[in-house]
Amino acid sequence: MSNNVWPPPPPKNESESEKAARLAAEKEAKKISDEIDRALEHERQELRKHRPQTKILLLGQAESGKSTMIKNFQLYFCPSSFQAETEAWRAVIHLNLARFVNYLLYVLSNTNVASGGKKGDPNKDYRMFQMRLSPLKQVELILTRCLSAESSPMASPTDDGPALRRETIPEVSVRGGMGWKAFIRGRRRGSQSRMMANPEEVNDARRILDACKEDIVALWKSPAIHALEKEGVDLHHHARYFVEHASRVADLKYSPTPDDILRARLRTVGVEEHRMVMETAAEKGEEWVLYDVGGQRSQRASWASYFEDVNAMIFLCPMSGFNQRLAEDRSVNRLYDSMELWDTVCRSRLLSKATFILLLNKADLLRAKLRAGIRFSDYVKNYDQDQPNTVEAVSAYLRKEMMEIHRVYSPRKRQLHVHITCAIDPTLMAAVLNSMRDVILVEMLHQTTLL
Ligand SMILES: Nc1nc2c(ncn2[C@@H]2O[C@H](COP(=O)(O)OP(=O)(O)OP(=O)(O)O)[C@@H](O)[C@H]2O)c(=O)[nH]1
Ligand SMILES: [Mg+2]
Repeated sequence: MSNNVWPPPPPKNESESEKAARLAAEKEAKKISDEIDRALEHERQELRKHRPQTKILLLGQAESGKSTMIKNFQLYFCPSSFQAETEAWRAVIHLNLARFVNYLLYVLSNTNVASGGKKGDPNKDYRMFQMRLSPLKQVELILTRCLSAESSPMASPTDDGPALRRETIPEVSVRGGMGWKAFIRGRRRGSQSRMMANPEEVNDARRILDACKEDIVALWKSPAIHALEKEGVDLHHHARYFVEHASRVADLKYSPTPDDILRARLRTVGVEEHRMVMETAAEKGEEWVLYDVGGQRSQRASWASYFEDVNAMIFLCPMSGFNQRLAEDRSVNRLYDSMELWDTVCRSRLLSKATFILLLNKADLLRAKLRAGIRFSDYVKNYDQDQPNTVEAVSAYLRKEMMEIHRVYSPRKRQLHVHITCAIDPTLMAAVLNSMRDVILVEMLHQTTLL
């Protein structure tokens, strides 16, 4: 038998008085052990109180995956608060879905595809989709108004609604501040805001979607959609995933999975402060503050005021952007924009003491593009034609380039930690998050010791 078992087994032939003495000794030992545990816990709490709050800033161009990283962080370190927000994300997902379908209908009505070449004479199936899916415009209006309740001009319920006249797939955005989550959960009822929608309307939107789900599936499978793609209309959009899963997502009983939530797109406007109380890891109970910024060019001027005092800066560079242009300036390549931004961030004196973490993100989309035969070297002139057109080679190239920029332009010597990521894959992200957490804590410890 092991000697490590506590309490040890009673000796053989123990008398009653020996037993009583042994039990008393064990009781006393347990009391002392509990006291030591309590003292250690008290010491830990005191240390926590005096440790500076952990502040992390996420930077990168629009659609680089910053908000998705915040969701990953919450899912991994604060799972119950992630779970509590499921309902709010359902509304975002439903809006992503309704907008994308409305966009498909708009594109179909403006091309010859649906009518087999005869413009103005849509075929019967297409007319049926237009008619049967027309309630989705109402869904879009309700959910837009609801999610943008606080401030966005997008919320205004115009006659035509935002779905009707559009040349590109529309974005859903919410101004900084997390009020929309509370609103969707119904906590803000009774507020005076005139934009606030009746929560019953959100249920109406769900019922409409449920009634439309079979038609959405049929539309997506219809020859007209295939024809659109053949004609070169780019339907690769984040919301595509929700249309592909429409029978599940539009169902009245639908509850989003973590994978769905990571795919939901809500453009950040301004700066959002996320206060996360750690539920796992040794920092349980500690509050970490994460700042998520809007990545569009017009938003970047407001970033600098958040640079001071951050412990870590996480920069996201979406590698798949090498053959794309910025939505806000079609003359600029997305990868070049990311590199320029990285250069600026590296040079910043205010961030000179922060831990730098670089995430080369969207590795899955990069892989899909390279496998489809799109050549990285056709878009990036410094990438030699003879180099392999693979994720491994391309990411190694980007890593080297960005590490060099960091080395040359940092105001003072600083460590840089680089990861190749796919932010919609929570299993892969778990290892990255753990490593990021370790690095941030170690660097914080260094700084506290040096001070
Ligand atoms: N396939 C794929 N999609 C991703 C990845 N990372 C993020 N996305 C998706 O890309 C979209 C944009 O991501 P966001 O996190 O909203 O981007 P952002 O950087 O916060 O963008 P802004 O708020 O506009 O600055 C979302 O729909 C994500 O689900 C990835 O690694 N792979
Ligand atoms: Mg964002």
